[in-house]
Amino acid sequence: MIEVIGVTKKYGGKPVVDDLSFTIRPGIVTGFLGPNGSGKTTTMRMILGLTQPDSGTVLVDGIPFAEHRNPMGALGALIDTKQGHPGRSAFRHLQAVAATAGIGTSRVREVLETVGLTDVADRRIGGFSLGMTQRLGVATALLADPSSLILDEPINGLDPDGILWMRNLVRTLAAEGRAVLLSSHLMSEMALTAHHAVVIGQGRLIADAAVSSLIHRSTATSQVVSVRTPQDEELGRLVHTAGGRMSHEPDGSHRVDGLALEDLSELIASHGIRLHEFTPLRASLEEAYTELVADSVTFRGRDVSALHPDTPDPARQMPSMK
Ligand SMILES: Nc1ncnc2c1ncn2[C@@H]1O[C@H](COP(=O)(O)OP(=O)(O)OP(=O)(O)O)[C@@H](O)[C@H]1O
Repeated sequence: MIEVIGVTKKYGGKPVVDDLSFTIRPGIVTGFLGPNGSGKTTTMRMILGLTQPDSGTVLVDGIPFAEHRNPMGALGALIDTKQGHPGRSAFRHLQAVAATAGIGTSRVREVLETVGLTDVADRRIGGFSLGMTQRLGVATALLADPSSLILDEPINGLDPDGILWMRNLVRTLAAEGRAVLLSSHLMSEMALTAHHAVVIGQGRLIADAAVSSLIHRSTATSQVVSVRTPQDEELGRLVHTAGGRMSHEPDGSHRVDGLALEDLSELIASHGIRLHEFTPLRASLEEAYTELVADSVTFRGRDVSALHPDTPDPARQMPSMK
């Protein structure tokens, strides 16, 4: 488990991470989302003790990372793709890192197998593609079988097969009980990979919630429903009178927006409209994310605690979809 507690980091007097708190829990993949320059890498570096916070604390399994007797067993990280001497083979590189932690050669072979680099283990890492380098970085992070993992943009440079592989790997690693923090710009991928999301903007926490709940809240405010009915003209009139809009879609369905889900279903039931389909359209995480970070300057003035877990009715205080 990783606990980030009230952490602030300033550069040139300007906070790039600002009183940030969140917890990475074991057993799930937590996505770390935020626009460029929002402070994700700086936060990850503070978790690893590579950057010192100006205030606040980071605990890895209850103590600062630097105080762990076996730091590689507590936390594995992929944060900088440049690693090792370019003239060394992948095997030799991993063996050198393993030796610093008293880890044997059999584990080196194991992690090479896990990341799919066994066949190229004797090749110079200087000739590796970005995707192979990412796999090597993951292998290095896994050497000591750590209880927590942080991976900064791990799917950068991976082809579609590699992305699928990485998704399955991180979910398996979490299912085995590890706390996994994963940053990525690809929201569609994050929606498939992460169970939970921590969203930051300008170094401050914007949301800390289950991915499904972020998407659901966004849908709840967007109120877009796909319907199919043989009584489309009648429904169109009713929707219009109630203040909503109904548009015809090329596939023969109709899209209704501008009415609350409950109001639309009451309207349909009370007028006996026959339905062949009624599908509230799920917003994607991409949409929910875009909405959340649309103007993180604006968020700085809002009561963002409304978006944190354990708050009674967060949906009410969500910003509305455009
Ligand atoms: N060592 C440093 N000295 C000065 N400013 C820095 C330093 N490291 C980071 N910054 C600044 O802090 C801000 C946050 O950067 P950071 O790399 O943490 O963001 P990020 O969310 O990881 O961005 P990206 O997604 O683009 O990698 C940026 O404005 C960056 O320029």
